Amino acid sequence: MTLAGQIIPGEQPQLPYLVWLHGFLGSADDWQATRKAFTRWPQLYLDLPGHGASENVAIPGFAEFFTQLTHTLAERNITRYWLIGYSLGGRLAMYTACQQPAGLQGIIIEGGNPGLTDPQERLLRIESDQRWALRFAAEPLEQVLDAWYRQPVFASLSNAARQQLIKERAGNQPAALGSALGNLSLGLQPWLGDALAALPVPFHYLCGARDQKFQAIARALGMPFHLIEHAGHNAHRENPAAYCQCVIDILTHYSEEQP
Ligand SMILES: C=C(O[C@H]1C=C[C@H](C(=O)CCC(=O)O)[C@@H](C(=O)O)[C@@H]1O)C(=O)O
Repeated sequence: MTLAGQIIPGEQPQLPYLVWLHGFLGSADDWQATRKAFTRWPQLYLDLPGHGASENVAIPGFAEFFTQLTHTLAERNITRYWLIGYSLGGRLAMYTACQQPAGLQGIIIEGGNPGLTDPQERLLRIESDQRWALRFAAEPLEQVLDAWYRQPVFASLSNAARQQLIKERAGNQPAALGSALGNLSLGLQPWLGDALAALPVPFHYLCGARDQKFQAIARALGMPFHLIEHAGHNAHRENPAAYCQCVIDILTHYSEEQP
């Protein structure tokens, strides 16, 4: 099966495609505030399995996602591309990059977790994600969403921002969310840190200045990262202008190198 998505032709079609991967609970529409900044490039905004127009696409695990993405790009004749992912989308982009697919030009990751190395930590995370998956499947969705966005990683959210997210996320299919969270649990994700360090393509990491957890993860990776000021975990949502400028600077650097 392939993934649903929205194509936006670029002013410079010879440039590589920008393939955007949203986070858990999101959809291709999450990038509305940033789309207009990237009109130079051809773009593909995907709905991840279990989300948006891909809500009925099964997601047994990471390898199956890689197959779905590969088939989706081939179906749309996308042969040169960047992957730009937020959170869950960042994890999937990093996993994909570590398979070293043909045509990948680079990855830009916003608050994605490269994985866990400690077996006990992995087990605890699997159990935690399974509890969340059961809650998404069994409890009133808005109630679970409220609890979800009260987790420490979202501490920068105001009450109004949290309520707006709950409103926007309330259209998701609870069972599909539970499946995606359970089958793509961080505890099931391979540790990607070593493979990421050896990537043959550019790898840039972005982090909200108020996202202490993922700044620590970026530092532990031992790699330079770009801070997005006045933003928490969801940096592209909380400071779209700074996020866009950072990503454009990264892409332009490599575009200028192109013959
Ligand atoms: C709560 C933690 O992990 C979750 C937080 C972020 C990821 C995500 O995609 C959330 C997007 C959003 O709700 O805006 C999610 C994931 O990668 O699947 C994580 O499970 C945490 O403290 O690490």
